[in-house]
Amino acid sequence: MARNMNPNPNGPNILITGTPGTGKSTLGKELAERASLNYINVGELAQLNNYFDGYDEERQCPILNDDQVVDEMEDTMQQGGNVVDYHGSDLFPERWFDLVIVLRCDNKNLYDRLENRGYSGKKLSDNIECEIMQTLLEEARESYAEEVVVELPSNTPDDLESNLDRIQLWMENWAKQGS
Ligand SMILES: Nc1ncnc2c1ncn2[C@@H]1O[C@H](COP(=O)(O)OP(=O)(O)O)[C@@H](O)[C@H]1O
Repeated sequence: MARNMNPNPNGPNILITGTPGTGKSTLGKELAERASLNYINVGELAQLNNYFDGYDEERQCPILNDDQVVDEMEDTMQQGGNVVDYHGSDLFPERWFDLVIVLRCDNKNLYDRLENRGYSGKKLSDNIECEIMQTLLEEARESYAEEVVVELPSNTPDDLESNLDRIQLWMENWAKQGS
């Protein structure tokens, strides 16, 4: 069933989520360029505006102030045509997104990518465990309607290309809704 009978003329809002290192920024930036969408990296937006409430020593990362982030993004999201990149999905209003992509990556690939990024010890093993336990997939499934959430592999450059093709095909179909 069509979720949105009047597609936004500026395009859909697409969330790209997944464990850090799965390839969200790589896919998100490329998709935004090819499909002429606006790319929003939520981590960078929070850093730029200092939308944090202290530091989580255990996870070794700053604690995001969800309300400040959501308030900042609201107007832009209402315009449509955004690709949002974040390793979480339950902080956003469900109504924002027409499609939620959850990227998945094999352990070995993810381990190498995160090690290259300088992760080690607990931070590295926590992220690998997050992927094994499919934490971000579960979070997306709990936060959005079943038909909106799509899990895609992100291990190779071929995966990247086929993901881009699939999403662009989905966009063409989405644009025909209500016509
Ligand atoms: N489909 C893919 N195939 C091979 N390498 C990839 C793929 N997607 C991303 N990468 C690589 O994995 C690393 C992490 O990607 P990145 O987009 O920064 O992940 P995230 O935004 O999820 O943290 C980068 O070095 C990137 O080049």
